[in-house]
Parts: sequence; structure tokens; C-alpha cells
Amino acid sequence: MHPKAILGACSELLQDVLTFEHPADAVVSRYFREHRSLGPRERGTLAETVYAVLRRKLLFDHLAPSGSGPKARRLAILGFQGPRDFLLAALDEPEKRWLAQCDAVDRQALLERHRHNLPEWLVEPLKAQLGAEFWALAECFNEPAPLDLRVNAFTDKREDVQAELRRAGIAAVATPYSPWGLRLADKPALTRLEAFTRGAFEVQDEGSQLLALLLEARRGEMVVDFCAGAGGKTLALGAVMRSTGRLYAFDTSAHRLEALKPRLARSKLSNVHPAAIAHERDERIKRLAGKIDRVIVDAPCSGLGTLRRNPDLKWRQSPQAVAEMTVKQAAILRSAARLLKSGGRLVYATCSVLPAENEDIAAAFTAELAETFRPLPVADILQHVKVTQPGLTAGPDGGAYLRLWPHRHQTDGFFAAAWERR
Ligand SMILES: C[S@@+](CC[C@H](N)C(=O)[O-])C[C@H]1O[C@@H](n2cnc3c(N)ncnc32)[C@H](O)[C@@H]1O
Repeated sequence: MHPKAILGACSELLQDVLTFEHPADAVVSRYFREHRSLGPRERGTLAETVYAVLRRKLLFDHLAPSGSGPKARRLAILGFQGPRDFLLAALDEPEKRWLAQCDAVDRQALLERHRHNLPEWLVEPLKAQLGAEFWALAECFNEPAPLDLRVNAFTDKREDVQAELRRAGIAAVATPYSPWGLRLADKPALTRLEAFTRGAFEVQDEGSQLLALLLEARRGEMVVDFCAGAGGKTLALGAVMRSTGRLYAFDTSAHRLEALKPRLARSKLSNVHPAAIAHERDERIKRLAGKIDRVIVDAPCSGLGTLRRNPDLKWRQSPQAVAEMTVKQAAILRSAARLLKSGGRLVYATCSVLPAENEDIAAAFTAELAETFRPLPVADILQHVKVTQPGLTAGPDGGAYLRLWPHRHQTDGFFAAAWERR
């Protein structure tokens, strides 16, 4: 495609994304479905340009008014992810002069908001937690995330899959914390690989893999993934259980559970039982009360730990939405806890970096149910599963909770707390 056509497509797509009516990934996928002639390179340029604009939206909104032409086009020029010569071939002379002026702006002299590109309501809780380290996180949030894979421990060994990828020309290194993880240097197409179709791996952030590890599910147990979604954690748990016992995958979204089906078929697991529930107090939950060995609640959350992958969330979330979410999180955790038998383990997790969705929910649960649930320090569990690197935990005594940060651990931002039923 000619540079002018590509830039035109970027502006058109951005216009849609920037209404924020739908998640950016859904808008991008729909655009690609409606424009089937776009090749993989063109799709890459379009998607990366849109994401670059979402990441640095405050800076680009600040620079855009000095240019001319439609705003979406100016933003697409500022965020364009392709060779500079290619971009210049799409611009007229005034646009080239304007871009040169924008390039010359001293980034360090900008206002804080134009450097961190985060909404103010989010800056405050992050600075309160991180102090000067806030800037390292802000920079990290504005870069794309690496691509992590989880090797299916039921069917394959990590080093074998790594070697198989190498033979296909794909460089991958073992992840530092998860025993099942491989981190890729690039973003190659994976779905046509034989290793993918036979279920030897799934795409999954290393942090997400650690959450499944914390449950320490065993062979033959009754386990519930309460908010299973498309089954990222479910598949990891089923593999740890060596396809034995019974693993219920619950979710209120039948649509998300539907996306689990093809993944499940690839995985060769036969112990997973997906079931849509109406809400967290569903009859099915009541029938299983007191019968389950382990329950993971991967709660619906703001997703603000995933800003590298979903930068539109910082513009689509709000303090009100987070406040509503916390009520839901507490209710789901309380209901899910009823499933556990004596001695059973409960794990609560989110991909949020806000204490309101994390430590506050965990502390309130501990306080409310102190007679029934004993907090399990995550540091002890990590030791037990031989993830011994320091710095993964936080909270009381430094070891109460899992706390992963993109700039420290190269994972998405994750939180987890664990309890044992007395
Ligand atoms: C963070 S996502 C789960 C991601 C999934 N565990 C994975 O690893 O791929 C949270 C899920 O909670 C589901 N959910 C929302 N409200 C729920 C409820 N009351 N009970 C159970 N699941 C719920 C959402 O549909 C969503 O799929």
C-alpha cells in the first residue's frame, strides 16, 4: 500500500478508537475484518500506530493543535510506527515542517502530564505507592509489552518447546519466575505453528502464570476457577492437575467461556468443566458449598496493570467505575469463599495496580472472616513452589501479597492474596 493510503487508514481507524465507545482491540479487529486486503505488515503498522497514540495521548493532544488538517491525521502522524522515510512520503510540505518542530520539542521541559501520559486520578495512588519510582513505571506503561508463552506442562517440556521454536526461527528465553514461561524477542505469527495447534503452548503473561501457580492445585482435587473468562488460568491449573480431578471454570459471560473451548480442545485436558453462572450467588455455587479444595478468584477489575497492552483503559476507566468494581470484587470473593472445604485454599487476584482493588479488598475479607479464613503469606507459597527470587511480594511483613509491577518484573501489574479455610 502507498504511504498516503496507510496514513489515511491509520487516521480513519484512530477516529473510531478515540470515541472510546468500545475497547481498542475490538475496534482494531473489526477494522481488519472489514478491510481483508490489508497484509500482515500493514496491519502491524496500523495497530501499533493506534496503540502508540493511546499511550502518549496527552503529549500528542498537546502537540496536535500547532498543526493543521483533521486531528486524527495529526495524531496518526505523531504516533506513526514505521520508517521515517515512509511516513515523510505521505506528508505534504507544511506537515513535514510541523513534524520537524514537534520532534524538536525538549521532552524533559514538558509538563509532568505530557511526560507520564496518565490521568491525574491514577497518578496520585501510583505516586503514593512508588514515590520516585513512579517515573520508571510511567515510562514502562508507555512501551509495548513482551510476548510471553506458557508451555503446557501436561504435554510438553519448556526446553523442548523452546528448541522447537528455535527451529522455526523464533528466539525465546525462559522467563525468570514462572517454570512454564517463555519470553519471545519479537511478535511472530504463532497460530500456524505445529506446536500451537497441538496445544504445546498458549500466549500468557508470566504474571498470570504465577497466579495459577499460587493455588498449588494437585492431582485428583476439586478446584474452581471462579472467574475463568477465556480460561487463561484454567488451562494452567488443568495442566498442573495432570488432567485429573475436577476443575470447574465458572464465569458470568457465556461468550468468554465459549472462547475457552478451542483452547481446551488443543490442550488435551479432560478435567475441565466450563459452566456459565448467572451471578456469584448462582444455585450451582450453592450446591458445591464446602466441597472444593481450591478456589481462584481472578476478579473482574479495572485492568490498570495491563496498560502496556491495553493503553485505552487509562482513558476508558474512571474513579467511579473502579469504586463500583470494588463492591463487585468483595461480593464475588465472599461468595467464592463459601465453596471451600476445611483446609482448602483461596486465592484472590487482579491485574490492577490500585490498592482499592487489591490490598483493601484482601484486608477487609481477612478482617470480616478472621474466624474462618487464615491468611497465607504469598512469600511462603512462592518458597514452597521454588520461586525464590526476592522482590515479588509486599504488604504486612513484606510477604503477605504478590505484587508484580511492569517496570520491576517485566510482567503486567498483578496482585494476589491467599487464605486457608480453618
Ligand atoms: C480478569 S477476567 C478473567 C480472566 C481469566 N481468568 C483468564 O485468566 O483468562 C474476570 C472475569 O470475571 C468475569 N465475571 C464478572 N462478574 C462475575 C461474577 N459475578 N462471577 C463470576 N465471574 C464474573 C468476567 O466475565 C471476566 O471474564
